[in-house]
Amino acid sequence: MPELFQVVTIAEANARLSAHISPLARRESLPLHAALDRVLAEALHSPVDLPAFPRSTMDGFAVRAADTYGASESLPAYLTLCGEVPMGRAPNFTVGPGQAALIHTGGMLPPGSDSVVMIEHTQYLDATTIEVVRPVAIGENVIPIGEDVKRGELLFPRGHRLRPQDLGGLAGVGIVNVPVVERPQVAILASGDEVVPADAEVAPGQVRDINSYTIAAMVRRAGGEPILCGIAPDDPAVLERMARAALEAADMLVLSAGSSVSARDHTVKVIESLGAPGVLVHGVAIHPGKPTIIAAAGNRPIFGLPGNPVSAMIAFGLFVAPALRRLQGMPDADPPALQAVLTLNVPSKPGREDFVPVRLERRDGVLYAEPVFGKSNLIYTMAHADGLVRVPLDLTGLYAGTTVDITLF
Ligand SMILES: Nc1nc2c(c(=O)[nH]1)N[C@H]1C(S)=C(S)[C@@H](COP(=O)(O)OP(=O)(O)OC[C@H]3O[C@@H](n4cnc5c(N)ncnc54)[C@H](O)[C@@H]3O)O[C@H]1N2
Ligand code: MOO
Repeated sequence: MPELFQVVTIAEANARLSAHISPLARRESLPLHAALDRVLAEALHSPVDLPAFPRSTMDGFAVRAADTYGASESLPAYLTLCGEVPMGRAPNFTVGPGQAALIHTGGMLPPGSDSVVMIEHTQYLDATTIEVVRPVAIGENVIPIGEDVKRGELLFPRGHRLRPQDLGGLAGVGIVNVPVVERPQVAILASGDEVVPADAEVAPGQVRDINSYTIAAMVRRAGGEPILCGIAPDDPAVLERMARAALEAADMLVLSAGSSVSARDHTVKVIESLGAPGVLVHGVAIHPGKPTIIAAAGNRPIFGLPGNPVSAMIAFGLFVAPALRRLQGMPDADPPALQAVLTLNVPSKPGREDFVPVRLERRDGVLYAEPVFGKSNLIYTMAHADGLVRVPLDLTGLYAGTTVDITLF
């Protein structure tokens, strides 16, 4: 039987493409509130020390630690009150030897003091004198200047994707507008005479367009901006015209279906016609997703994802998502994963990597992964799953009871 695809490994497929991808130069400045999940276009350094002043971490009294050494319940240290630290202002007094100042959590340590005694370890003897019943060390219950981050320190490198804690960290040092990479524009073109828009009535033999929705959503998750270009018929001239127009306005083109080997599969030829270097990969040693096409026209990546919705999603995660990272100047990284115990055997053929959707369930404190088997056309095998288990190239399967890595959706 003729081998219709020259399959390559996942790593080889990504390596062939990466030679043709460079980070996009377009950038924009965004206010913090609009910058979640966006990727920094340049490294950011702190313009200030955080905190900018020494702060108390407790409600209590600012003291000189040496005045409390040896203090105990039976032999307290007696200190004279010299003031109360106002919140949000610098205290206008100094703590001298034998003195203490009332301070609140977050208050600025007055000059002269070097530590804070918790209120629980003191009591008032009279209106101006306190007893301290436990010693404190220098710096105890205090956040010194710059402990969180120092002026000039690298906050985040270029290519870092901003998370909620990062936005808070930037707000903390007064950076309220950030330079980010513009979202890559990703044209999505579905194809197939039988594929109709999701809001259409389906005649016998027709199916609703699932892939435009899953692919657009995955593009968005990966930091791109989807441009939906509709559904092309199985007519090479029309497909080529639509693909050319789609690519013109985009940084990347993702085609759905027509990747296989039947007479109506025109995607490879159409992609070849879009420009050099053309098709770099047709066929990857994976299941599902084997007929995947990876190509480039100039520095714009082009993907021909298999029409089966599960195959398209899995190929997207393996090839399109990493390409979107590189276009945004992000470092390569594995998707988030965790370990779980397989509940059923997962068979596989050696010589290809298999990906099987799994549902996660915790029982008696143990996390189990239950395979959701089904053909690669069945979108609900993905909808009912939480992640994917991978069977490596050289194995004939995984046994129930094995602890495996699950890549999370
Ligand atoms: N003789 C062989 N036939 C097939 C092979 C093979 O190696 N030899 N590979 C199979 C595998 S694996 C896959 S995956 C598919 C890939 O096919 P295509 O990329 O050419 O896609 P189509 O044939 O057009 O569609 C496959 C399937 O998916 C449905 N589809 C297509 N687009 C959409 C959409 N936007 N939304 C929902 N569903 C869609 C389509 O109706 C088909 O049922 O080839 C196998 N065949
Ligand atoms: O490999 Mo296909 O991509 O089974 O669905």
